[in-house]
Amino acid sequence: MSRPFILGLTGSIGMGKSTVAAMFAGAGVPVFDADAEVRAMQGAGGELVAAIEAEFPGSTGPGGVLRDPLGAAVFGDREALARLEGIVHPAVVRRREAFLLEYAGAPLVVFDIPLLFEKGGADRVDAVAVVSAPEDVQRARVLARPGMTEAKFAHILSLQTPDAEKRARADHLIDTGSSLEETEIAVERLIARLTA
Ligand SMILES: CC(C)(COP(=O)(O)OP(=O)(O)OC[C@H]1O[C@@H](n2cnc3c(N)ncnc32)[C@H](O)[C@@H]1O)[C@@H](O)C(=O)NCCC(=O)NCCS
Ligand SMILES: Nc1ncnc2c1ncn2[C@@H]1O[C@H](COP(=O)(O)OP(=O)(O)OP(=O)(O)O)[C@@H](O)[C@H]1O
Repeated sequence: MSRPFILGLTGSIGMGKSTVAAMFAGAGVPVFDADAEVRAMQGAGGELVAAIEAEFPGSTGPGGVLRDPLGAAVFGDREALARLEGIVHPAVVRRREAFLLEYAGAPLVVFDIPLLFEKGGADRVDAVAVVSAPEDVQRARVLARPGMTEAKFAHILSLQTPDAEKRARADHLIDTGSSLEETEIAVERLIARLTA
């Protein structure tokens, strides 16, 4: 049976990956959103809440995982982050397999995976598109977010494969440094190429 072409979509913090993923979805391409899956599984009644509470006591409440305290506990402690990933990542893989079964007949699907290079997922997709923008644009976007600090930004960057390396390893580059309209046109062109 034929299967969809799997495009992995990734990019560092603030590069515009979520915005670009929404453009693919708007064009009718099924998008697997790894972050959204994680949030759902960590939210109220989510399947990962009990395991996370057991590993990080006090890190959950009635609404599920308390993201800020858990983030504070793991961003800055690689060993703790690895323990959290050990709980979260296998569940994401299961969800992704289910998604592929659901959209088995589509010509193209997108895996929106922030940590595609970091966690070795690049081998499980047919091509990788990297969303990127100049460093100053990235910095301005990220620091404009509520609760973000220079120190937190620097630390998250240190956990992520550098943008230059991502771009070097990309099969396709999607630039978000200029207007949304230009990015949208680039996305449409890429869809046309991949489904031709
Ligand atoms: C610790 C948690 C609860 C903090 O949530 P919070 O809403 O505060 O932050 P958010 O998830 O938006 O992440 C902020 C930034 O850190 C990056 N980031 C998140 N997890 C990781 C990680 N394991 N390694 C490197 N960078 C990471 C994200 O890509 C993003 O750029 C959450 O990040 C989490 O559960 N992370 C571990 C699971 C994971 O690896 N998720 C990534 C998608 S599969
Ligand atoms: N050409 C463009 N393409 C994409 N986003 C743009 C563009 N111009 C401006 N933006 C803005 O930049 C921001 C990018 O945020 P977005 O949440 O998409 O980034 P992200 O890479 O998914 O971040 P994170 O990894 O932190 O979740 C949005 O507010 C978006 O409107």
